Amino acid sequence: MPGHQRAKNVAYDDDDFYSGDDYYEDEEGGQNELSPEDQEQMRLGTIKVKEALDSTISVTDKQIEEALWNYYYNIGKSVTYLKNTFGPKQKSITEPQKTKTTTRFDQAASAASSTVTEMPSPLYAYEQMATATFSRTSASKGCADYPVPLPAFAPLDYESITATDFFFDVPWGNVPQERLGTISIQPLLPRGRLLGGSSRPSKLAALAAARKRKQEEAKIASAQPALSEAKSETDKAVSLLDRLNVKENDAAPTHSSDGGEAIRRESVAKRYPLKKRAPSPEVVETKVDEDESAGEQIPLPEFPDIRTGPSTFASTLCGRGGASADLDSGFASISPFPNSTGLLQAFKGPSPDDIVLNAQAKGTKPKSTQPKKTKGDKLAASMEKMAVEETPKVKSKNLDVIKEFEQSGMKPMANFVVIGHVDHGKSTLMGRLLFDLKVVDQRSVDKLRKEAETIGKSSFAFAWVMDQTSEERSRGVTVDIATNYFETSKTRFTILDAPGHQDFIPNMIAGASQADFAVLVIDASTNSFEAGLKGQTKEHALLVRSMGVQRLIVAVNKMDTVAWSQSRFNEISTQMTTFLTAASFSLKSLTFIPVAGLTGDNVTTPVQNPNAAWYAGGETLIDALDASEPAKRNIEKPLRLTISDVFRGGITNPVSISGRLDSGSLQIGDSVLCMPANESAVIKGLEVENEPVDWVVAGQIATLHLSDIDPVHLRLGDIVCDAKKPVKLVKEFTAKILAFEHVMPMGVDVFRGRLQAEGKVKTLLAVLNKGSGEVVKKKPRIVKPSEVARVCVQLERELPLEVGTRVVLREGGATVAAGLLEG
Ligand SMILES: Nc1nc2c(ncn2[C@@H]2O[C@H](COP(=O)(O)OP(=O)(O)OP(=O)(O)O)[C@@H](O)[C@H]2O)c(=O)[nH]1
Repeated sequence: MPGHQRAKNVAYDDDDFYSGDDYYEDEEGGQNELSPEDQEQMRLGTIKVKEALDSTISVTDKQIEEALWNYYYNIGKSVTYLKNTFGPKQKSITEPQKTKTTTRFDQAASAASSTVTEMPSPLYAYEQMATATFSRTSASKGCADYPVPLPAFAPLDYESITATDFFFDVPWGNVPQERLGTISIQPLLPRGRLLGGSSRPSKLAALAAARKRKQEEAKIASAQPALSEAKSETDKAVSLLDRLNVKENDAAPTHSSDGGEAIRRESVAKRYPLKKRAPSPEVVETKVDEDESAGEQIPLPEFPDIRTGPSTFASTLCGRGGASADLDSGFASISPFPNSTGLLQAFKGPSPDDIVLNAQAKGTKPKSTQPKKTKGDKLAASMEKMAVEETPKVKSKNLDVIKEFEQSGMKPMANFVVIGHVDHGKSTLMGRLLFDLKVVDQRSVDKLRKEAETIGKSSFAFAWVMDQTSEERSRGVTVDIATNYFETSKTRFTILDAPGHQDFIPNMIAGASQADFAVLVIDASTNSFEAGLKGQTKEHALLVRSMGVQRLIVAVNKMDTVAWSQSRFNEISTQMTTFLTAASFSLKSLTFIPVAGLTGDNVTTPVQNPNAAWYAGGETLIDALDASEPAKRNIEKPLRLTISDVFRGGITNPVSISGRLDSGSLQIGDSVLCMPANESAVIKGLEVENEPVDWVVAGQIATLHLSDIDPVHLRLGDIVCDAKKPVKLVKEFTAKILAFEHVMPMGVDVFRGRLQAEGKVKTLLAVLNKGSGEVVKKKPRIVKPSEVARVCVQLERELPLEVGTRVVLREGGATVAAGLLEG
């Protein structure tokens, strides 16, 4: 900024100031391009100013013209300025204020606010300060000439002076005559100008108008683009203003395509980034119509044109004609360069997205021989075409499933759930079992061991055979039920490995609800067994019992850690037998097996450790499993399947579920009812152990591929049932329960497998004899732990329940009772 004028920044944003450079660099040229009216005003103004000026003041015509130009032909202000600047009192001021340093904002602000008239020289400085920029000319240095001299101790910093600074030496109510001025407020006039300033055309606008006129004249004369020679920045600014006034017919390109211009346009484009354009439905439509050879189609949806027309501002900016020509381009409708070729060319054709969509449409849409339809018709037609064709009816083979089952010679099947306190070695034991039975090969175990080693958990290699999610592996705990299969010469087994952690009890309940029997794993290590008793060992055992599991294999694990101590094994067996028989397991349904899952001792092969000589000839784990009586299958009862998983079984099977058939049978083509949603579905396909099958029977865990149902109606724990004999939805029931904790009329969470509903124990009906089931006490106030009782439970929402259904009552995260529904 020139030294003769300093401006104090009053914290306006940079954008608030018009770049003075753009304008004043062309000031000379600008004056030359005054309109005839301006020239006439300038001529008359010069004469009047000359008349008003003292003969002692010598100023040139150019200086007068500059003053007039600067004060918008205001004679008074121009005279005052010239007097103050060139008059005898202002000897120190040798040069007039150069208009070049007055910003456009100064002019606009001063014109719009106050005007100081006829001020003596020092007050000129105030006039400048009264402008928005608080500019201070060198004339203000003349304050040394003020009648009230500035005190020596208060030097003025002209770079940062404020109005307060300026008057700091003036006593209140005693302003020196020299500093008095008249503030006249200009009447409010319509503000149509760029910065809301004077109603007169701004200088820039005047220049623009002049430029435009000149340009039009030149156009007529030479038919050459008038602005092709406009190379300077000023010209570009002016040409931009020209375009602000582009009318509908002013569409001829007028720009040179020099590099500077292109760069500038690019920078403008950057300031107004283009939004990615959605594919144009019209374009798709045209292409498809043109393509006579198109084959079968999956039509693209056609949408009504919801784009608005260009805004008034955009129309003003670009002109409607220019914009509409390229309306589709999206950019043209907002571009300040409607006729420029560089940027617009890039948006002339279809976007890459459009090209892909068009290509897809070409390949799939047949030729249209239909007469042109209305937009509404087209939309409706497209939506119709988009509708997925109704799945063809699944044909049933009408098999006699029971007969098929009997003739199949299928091995008896058994599902067992592996339960026990956290970290007692359930997954490891099952991994070892699968490895020893060659269900899992050496390579896979080596790989798992390597992976486990990398995170310092090499001992979990066998556990990872079962724990397959990354969460389970990184945390070292089972989270959800893991399923695996193996078979012996006698039986096909399904392993349901349940989580031991108390946080995942609901998952354990879900596993238990599918089991025919259970394997309870107990860590024999010092203190671990005891810790388990206080933890989930007992709770799990009680839960499976209350869910109908009668047979229990107790695997006393980690025997290697106690050197295969017989006394430890006996201690654990004794304690657990007492507890389990108290929990209504019959003695003959309990089997205790000493094992070491990690080493594989006594899992599938008898233990070789000499310390285990006391167990010589005893059962291995696999022997005990094989000796399990397969549960009786309720094949002839109505279908009941508890959903344990809902998933997408592939492109052709968008809705699939899996779960154990508690009763009944199923074949492809059957119609089923899903409860509690009460939605029907058709069996499209069936799988058992990942192999497609035509039918399944009670006891099997199967995958059902469904059709004619929305997956939103299917949740874990829901019941798939016979459509003719569906399970009932109930809100209140009576149950025979085994109490784990004190039970009284209280709020409880009721679990039916994975299904859960809030409810309350409404009434305690009776305490029963454990063995005979006879009533011992009617209407007790409380049921003590390990007592059997009949209670009435009320639910807040309906659950699919029927006589014989197992329910678990929990409260505050702990199981308080479990039982059997009586009615
Ligand atoms: N010494 C020894 N360690 C064992 C044995 N069985 C399992 N472990 C270790 O015990 C730890 C826990 O084993 P997991 O199989 O994950 O225990 P879990 O009961 O399945 O754990 P959750 O499923 O999370 O309840 C691992 O470090 C095993 O290596 C065993 O027989 N002997």
